[in-house]
Amino acid sequence: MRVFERLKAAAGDDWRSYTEHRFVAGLGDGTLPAAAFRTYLVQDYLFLIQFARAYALAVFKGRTLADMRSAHRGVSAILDVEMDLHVKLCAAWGLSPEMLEATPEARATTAYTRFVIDTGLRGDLLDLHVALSPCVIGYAEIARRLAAAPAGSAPENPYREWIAEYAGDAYQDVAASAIAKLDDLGAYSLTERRFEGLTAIFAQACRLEADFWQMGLDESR
Ligand SMILES: Cc1ncc(CN)c(N)n1
Repeated sequence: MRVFERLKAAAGDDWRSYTEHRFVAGLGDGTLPAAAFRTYLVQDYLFLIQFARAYALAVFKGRTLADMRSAHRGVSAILDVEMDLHVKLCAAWGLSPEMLEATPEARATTAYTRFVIDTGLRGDLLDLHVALSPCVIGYAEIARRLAAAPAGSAPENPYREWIAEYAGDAYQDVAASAIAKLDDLGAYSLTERRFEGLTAIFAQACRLEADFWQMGLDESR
């Protein structure tokens, strides 16, 4: 079984609480309150800045040039592609870059991003890629599922662009590379004894993703 599938199976309920969160259901059927989505968009901009720093650690921790180059592509996918699309989406929702940058981080944003950075600083490249993976791969899986349902691409769904962005080929390719990277690193340094510790990292990142959705709902009330 692929390393990512093993981690998902081991994290069980934490994976489901993240990928099947009420916020996600609201994106899928278009019933998510607009204020919750705006809160989420602003915090996600701040999240992506910190997440790029976390990904950049993978360049530093690379064992080989191939590791460093693939991590560099990951950083570029965030800074040059995902953030660009994000700023365009924010503009369509009336959120300017000035407003995004002037907003302080919510606790959920700080907690999640600093957990990933700390995991990368303390551990090795496999620890770091495991901590990054619920974010990178989880959104690809969520968006694929939402896009496959008629409500996910219905013209009246205000979140169809968000869904299409993450269900699109460019993001799906980024997620496929992240899955392959886990297999590559796993073949080199994953032992049965180590798997428990990696599952703890993965499950904590899933819980922090669920908290991030919840922050969108709670802080927009
Ligand atoms: C919180 C969060 N998690 C994941 C992603 C997808 N890279 C994101 N943009 N924001």
